[in-house]
Amino acid sequence: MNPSMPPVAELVGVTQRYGALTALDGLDLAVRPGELLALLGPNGAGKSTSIGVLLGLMRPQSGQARLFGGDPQDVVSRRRIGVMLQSAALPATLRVGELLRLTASYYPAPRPLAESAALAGVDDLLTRPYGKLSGGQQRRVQFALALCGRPALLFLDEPTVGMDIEARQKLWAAIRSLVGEGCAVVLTTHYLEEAEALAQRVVVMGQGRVLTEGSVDELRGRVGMTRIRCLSDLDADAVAGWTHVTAAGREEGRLVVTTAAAESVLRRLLDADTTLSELEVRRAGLAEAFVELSRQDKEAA
Ligand SMILES: Nc1ncnc2c1ncn2[C@@H]1O[C@H](COP(=O)(O)OP(=O)(O)OP(=O)(O)O)[C@@H](O)[C@H]1O
Repeated sequence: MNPSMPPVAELVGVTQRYGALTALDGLDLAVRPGELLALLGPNGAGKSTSIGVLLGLMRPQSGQARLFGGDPQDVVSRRRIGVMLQSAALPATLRVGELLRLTASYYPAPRPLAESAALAGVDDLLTRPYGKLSGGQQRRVQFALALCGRPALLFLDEPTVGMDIEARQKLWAAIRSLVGEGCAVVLTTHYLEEAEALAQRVVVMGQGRVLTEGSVDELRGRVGMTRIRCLSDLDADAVAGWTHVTAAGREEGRLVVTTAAAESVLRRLLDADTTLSELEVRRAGLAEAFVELSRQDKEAA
């Protein structure tokens, strides 16, 4: 990734409304060449709408969208992208191999079919009709179709929904290998471990705006959260109400507390339960940071 190079895709001050609802609110977003950018945010934050505008599926009502410096609806730009949206209407009777050949034919320098199939893990599905595949298999085929044109930019809108853990990890490996080839990727996901595993940069959206952005480490650091885990009979709901406690709950019988003031919360925990044991204290992950950032946004709204 080279931050000094012009973005491969860009939204500048884009506002998009559906009737009275503002889905994008003066949004600025830039995707740099070769980077994996994860777009995070709660349902309705505007992630899919952003992708739709970048793809030229809708014209920005105000502001500008650029794909490779040009108009997203320009066919030359579109031949450099691969797309996997949340829903795909593909002909059910076509076989996977036929779908791949057809899609690859739209691109100037596609990958060989066997290479696309291997990357997406669909080698054993090539002769099967698309409509007869399971949901997870169909997602893998959609991924193969997205990468078969050797795109310089790949849009993946919640790509691993409906996949089992093994399929998800294989897809992650394939995404890493594409990024290794220099392909930029825009990924939306609700699986925070997915962003944590893949993203060089994370943009957190809320109500059509960018709430915050940075690397996974920067976001974690920005909210400075600590996760305390221990064996204790204290009531998690009561602990959740303590000062400085962001969240408290139970996981596998353990009390788990997230806080930005670890020392004072730890002191209070140890005072409140003298039998507390098996204490673990660690820096919070992206999930806790994300919860905290969303909470701050709600409070500010
Ligand atoms: N075609 C549409 N017509 C009317 N409202 C829409 C349409 N598409 C999206 N919206 C609304 O715009 C807002 C942003 O939706 P969008 O799908 O971009 O969010 P998202 O962040 O992708 O959400 P999710 O995580 O649920 O996929 C939401 O309030 C949604 O209800």
